[in-house]
Amino acid sequence: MLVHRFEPPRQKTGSKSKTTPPNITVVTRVRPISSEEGSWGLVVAVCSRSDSIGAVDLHKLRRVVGGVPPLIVILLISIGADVQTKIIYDDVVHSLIPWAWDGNVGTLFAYGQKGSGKTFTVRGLEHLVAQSLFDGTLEGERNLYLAIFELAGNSAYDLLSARAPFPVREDHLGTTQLVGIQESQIGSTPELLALLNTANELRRSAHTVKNDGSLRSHAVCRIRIERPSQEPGRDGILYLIDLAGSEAARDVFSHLTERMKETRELNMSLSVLKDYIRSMPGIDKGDGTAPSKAYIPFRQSTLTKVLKHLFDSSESRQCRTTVIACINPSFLDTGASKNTLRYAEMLCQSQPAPKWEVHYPSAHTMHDLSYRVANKEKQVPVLGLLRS
Ligand SMILES: Nc1ncnc2c1ncn2[C@@H]1O[C@H](COP(=O)(O)OP(=O)(O)OP(=O)(O)O)[C@@H](O)[C@H]1O
Repeated sequence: MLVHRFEPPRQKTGSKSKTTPPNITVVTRVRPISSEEGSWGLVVAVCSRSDSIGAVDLHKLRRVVGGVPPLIVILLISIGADVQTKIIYDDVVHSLIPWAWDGNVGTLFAYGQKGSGKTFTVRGLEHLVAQSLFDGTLEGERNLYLAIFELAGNSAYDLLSARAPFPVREDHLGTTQLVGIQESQIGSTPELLALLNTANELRRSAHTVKNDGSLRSHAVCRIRIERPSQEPGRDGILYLIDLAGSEAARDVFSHLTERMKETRELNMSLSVLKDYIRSMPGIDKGDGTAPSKAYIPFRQSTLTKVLKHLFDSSESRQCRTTVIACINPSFLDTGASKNTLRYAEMLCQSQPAPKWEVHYPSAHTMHDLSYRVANKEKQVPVLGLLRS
């Protein structure tokens, strides 16, 4: 009812017209709460509406002066929860494969707070990509090469070469080069999956020593698709990226200097990526005006150096990007979930109207509606929450 009553704000007069939208598709995915989390008393605070395309309720606890029970602030946003990885793949990832096969750059990245399901999603998608690449439906002769690496802070490690560190540099043409990285030629789905498994095991074992088991590095799987009939340098590239979870310093389990430095570098790389995306043509700053051409220090972070092609107007190959914003539905994570949705909101201002239920719809719905509901001071007691 609230969705239907809501009128999106009018475009501000005098706002600059947008330039060509970038080729970005954004979807959000709310993971289910696990039975273990349920047994700890963590209740679901973010859930999608089965009767509404792309709408989700985000319940936020607020303490009110005077002993009034906590409020639920309801935000209406996008999303479909419990969507199977295969459905996400068919709708927004599969198209990247013929795109890269034809000599373009396809990039998928999963973004979200720690524990929101990024690795789960990317691993599932990697399996489906591995099957599609060798199912015989793609035409033409191609040679496929796989590189898997990890970006932790400002260091890069080759996961196909026993986690050997390697430098990320720019050549004289401004192209990012992964110096000395190992590329393995792949000829079948099992071969590709075996290499992915080895790399993921290596990544996980390198991080288990670091207390809470969260992966604090960005994992990049790069599949280079060489077309023997074409001149060198015209290869298609497919990137599958599992970004590290964003985290606030107060949430960091250990406050050792090394650990805090790691968190700072991680947040910095995510923030530079965000600034970078914001500066792209077609991305709205949120007030209806086109972005100013601000200088973005992409060299400050290895992540943005590696992803430079996405934002570089001199890049001759066309780029298409799919972003999956992952959400942990627990009520303890609503603040982080809201940030993730805002990030998705910023990105999807450039995409056409939602096509299906996991797409993120109107950019303004979340803020305005939450504001209205909050202003009405609608109080909805949450049974059971205080006990937990
Ligand atoms: N769609 C899903 N369905 C079922 N379980 C899921 C789903 N998404 C995530 N999970 C489970 O939730 C937990 C956290 O997921 P995952 O490790 O992928 O999160 P993450 O965002 O990569 O975390 P981090 O950034 O801390 O490494 C895992 O136990 C995973 O199996």
